[in-house]
Amino acid sequence: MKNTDTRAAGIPPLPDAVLELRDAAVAVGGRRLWGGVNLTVRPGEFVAVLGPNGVGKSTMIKVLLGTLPAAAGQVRVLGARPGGAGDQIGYLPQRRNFDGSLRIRGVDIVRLGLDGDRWGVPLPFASRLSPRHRAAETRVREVVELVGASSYADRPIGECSGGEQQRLLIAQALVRRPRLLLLDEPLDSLDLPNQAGVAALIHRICRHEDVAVVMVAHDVNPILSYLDRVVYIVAGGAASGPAEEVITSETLTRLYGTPVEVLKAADGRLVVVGGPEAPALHSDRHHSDHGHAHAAAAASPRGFGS
Ligand SMILES: Nc1ncnc2c1ncn2[C@@H]1O[C@H](COP(=O)(O)OP(=O)(O)OP(=O)(O)O)[C@@H](O)[C@H]1O
Repeated sequence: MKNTDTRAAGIPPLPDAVLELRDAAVAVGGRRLWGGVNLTVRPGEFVAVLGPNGVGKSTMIKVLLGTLPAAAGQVRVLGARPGGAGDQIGYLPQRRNFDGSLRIRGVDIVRLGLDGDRWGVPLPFASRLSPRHRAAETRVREVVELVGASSYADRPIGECSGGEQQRLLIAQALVRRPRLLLLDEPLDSLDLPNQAGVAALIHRICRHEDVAVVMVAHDVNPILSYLDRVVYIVAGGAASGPAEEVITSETLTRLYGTPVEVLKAADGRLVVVGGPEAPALHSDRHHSDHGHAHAAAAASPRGFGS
């Protein structure tokens, strides 16, 4: 297992690290999904978790949230054990579509990120005038503006486009000023211009708000130019480090244990060529262009070149 991250296991904890994984492994239902993951993430860094369907990318998010214990190694999140820093973590789960008839406004969806735990109890009129409530309103408007959603945030969420909904959900995850943002395939189901827009937004949030972002992705290309580091998971193994060191023919061939070629298109996009892994674990949710012998099918069923 290659690990190009220079901050690997065996060195003392970093005081400013948002996230540290040292030789971490995970198992579900007694089956080991991956192991040997070493990763350090600092404030304002943007990290992608890549790999084929079913390999355990979302499961890594569960480990970071503390809902699933690591099977081996060490995991530290914001200096504590996973699950110990809940309020400082923003989480965007895999995409769920809002019903077109849903009348709740986008801005109310964002607001749920602040007080979702108290949702359903209407505030009395006096409370709505309280400084605390006004501060909350200000914060909601601020974060709506940050994600560029001001022009549609007052519309029913069901009437917003996929890209608009995704921006509002990112605002919801940001509204408590988290230090770490965990995003599970936020570009899923978006068209290419929206993928580019949301990727740029996430990068801006990283740098301007000093939030560390860990993002599960299938296609690295929309985010490639923004990434500080990637974790590339395959069945049983993983590599982490800068994208240009990990997404290479040499590293992926070693990880998959079979020849894989990484090509760079004229526009800088990466295409992974090779068919090392049967798509047995692919979920129905994803496109089914795997199973062909063409590029990227194994490394990413939708393809790094998609
Ligand atoms: N609670 C569970 N019990 C048993 N198996 C589970 C559980 N949760 C996930 N799995 C299995 O673990 C594997 C990894 O799932 P995970 O959702 O992390 O993969 P993924 O890489 O995010 O996949 P995708 O790209 O399709 O979203 C899958 O085979 C899944 O069926």
